Amino acid sequence: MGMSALLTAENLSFRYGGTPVLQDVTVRAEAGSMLAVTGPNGSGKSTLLHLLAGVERPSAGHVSRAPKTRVALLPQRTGDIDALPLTVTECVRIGRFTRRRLTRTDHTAVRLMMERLEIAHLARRRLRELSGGQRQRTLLAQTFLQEAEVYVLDEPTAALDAETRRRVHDLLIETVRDGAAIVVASHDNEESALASHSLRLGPGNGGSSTDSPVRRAFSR
Ligand SMILES: Nc1ncnc2c1ncn2[C@@H]1O[C@H](COP(=O)(O)OP(=O)(O)OP(=O)(O)O)[C@@H](O)[C@H]1O
Repeated sequence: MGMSALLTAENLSFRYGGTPVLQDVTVRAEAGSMLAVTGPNGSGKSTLLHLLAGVERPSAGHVSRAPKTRVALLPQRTGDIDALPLTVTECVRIGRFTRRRLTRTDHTAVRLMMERLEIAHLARRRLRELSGGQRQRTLLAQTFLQEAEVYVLDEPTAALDAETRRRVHDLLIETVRDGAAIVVASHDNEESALASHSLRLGPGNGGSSTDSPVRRAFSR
């Protein structure tokens, strides 16, 4: 009895110019599951997540989604958005961007998520006036409001204090329980231990084009 794969990536390879970053990586994101992507700096975690979310195209292999599957991406770096004159609330509301007009329910969801991630008091602040952790909370709120089937999260708690990290971990657990799939890149062992599966990417090629990354997929 197989679980339903919301997102399938088969035999993905990716190179920047001549440098291979990923070779022959296969990933399935199943409903109600969480996949942790681990590996050292430069091993290709962000690259893999970008391929899964469709913001980059693989050099070989392909990514497919089940019908009506929405993918929400929390990128590790989002410098551009800070240049916009957005307040915290406006940024969080973007999570409901697919709505033509926000309903009372949407506004309530925005408010509750802001309370949950403790950014309600920052509602009118501009993004560029936030600390790193406050900014990360804002982007997490925006991401989790998307009601996606698949959440692709790049080091979601790296900038967070211990208490907020716990809150986000609770959110991850709830999201999986609600039937979504999560793919999370992380250096935090506690975080990857929440996952039902993990994929370890090998040491990066670090500018050399000789070795291909070692991959190891296993279930806990
Ligand atoms: N735009 C780019 N052009 C060329 N090379 C790049 C580019 N972006 C990333 N790379 C290289 O691709 C490799 C994989 O980078 P990636 O960001 O996917 O690693 P990562 O595992 O997410 O690292 P970290 O743990 O540091 O976040 C690295 O060697 C990196 O230097």
